[in-house]
Amino acid sequence: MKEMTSVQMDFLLPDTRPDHVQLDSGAVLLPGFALQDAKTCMLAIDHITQQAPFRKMSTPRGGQMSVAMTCCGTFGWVSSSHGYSYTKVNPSTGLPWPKMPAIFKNLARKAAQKAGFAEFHPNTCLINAYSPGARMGLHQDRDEGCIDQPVVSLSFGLEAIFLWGGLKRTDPTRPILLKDGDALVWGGPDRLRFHGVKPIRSGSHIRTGATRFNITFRFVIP
Ligand SMILES: O=C(O)CCC(=O)C(=O)O
Ligand SMILES: [Fe+2]
Repeated sequence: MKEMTSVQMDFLLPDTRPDHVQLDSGAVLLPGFALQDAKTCMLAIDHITQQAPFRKMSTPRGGQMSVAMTCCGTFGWVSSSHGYSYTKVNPSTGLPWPKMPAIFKNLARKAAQKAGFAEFHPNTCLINAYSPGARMGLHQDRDEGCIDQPVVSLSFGLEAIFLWGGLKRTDPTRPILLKDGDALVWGGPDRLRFHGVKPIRSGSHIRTGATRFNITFRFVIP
């Protein structure tokens, strides 16, 4: 039987969400924040992946991630059977990570500013590509060596249910719908909250097809 895939046509509808949603004292959702720059960001991803192709990395527990990843910026985040780390060189190519494009840096800094974080100097950017079914388990972003600066995340293409948890793994989670062009910023008292992404539902997006892209910016201690 032919599989049913929904075509996400909600770009035809007006987005009635407010443009600033405070989730917690240090966590803000900015619906549609990067929508106008979506096309430029997709071109930037194409350019980066020509130098640093997407790949599904191994996990320390012996599995394989369902999300395909690559990085740009001074540092890139790497997972392997040895653990998680930030590196200056991409182990898959032996080359430094591609430069962070100006459009990424500008969007990240503007989103942080809008969320109340005046000082944000990202030196690493993780690019996640989710196909339908791909997910990310609950985790904290804590490999950066400092938590003074926030995390800024931009979402494009297929929508996701993001799970926003607490400071303990067992704390309850809140589902947050992340759509094309949305920005999510968390820092300060919320910097170490657990979060994850539910399996992406199948669908086709006008700009990205059957893919959700997420671009996440952080500052890593050199
Ligand atoms: O894809 C997302 O929205 C979240 C990604 C994430 O949590 C991460 O890369 O650490
Ligand atoms: Fe994360």
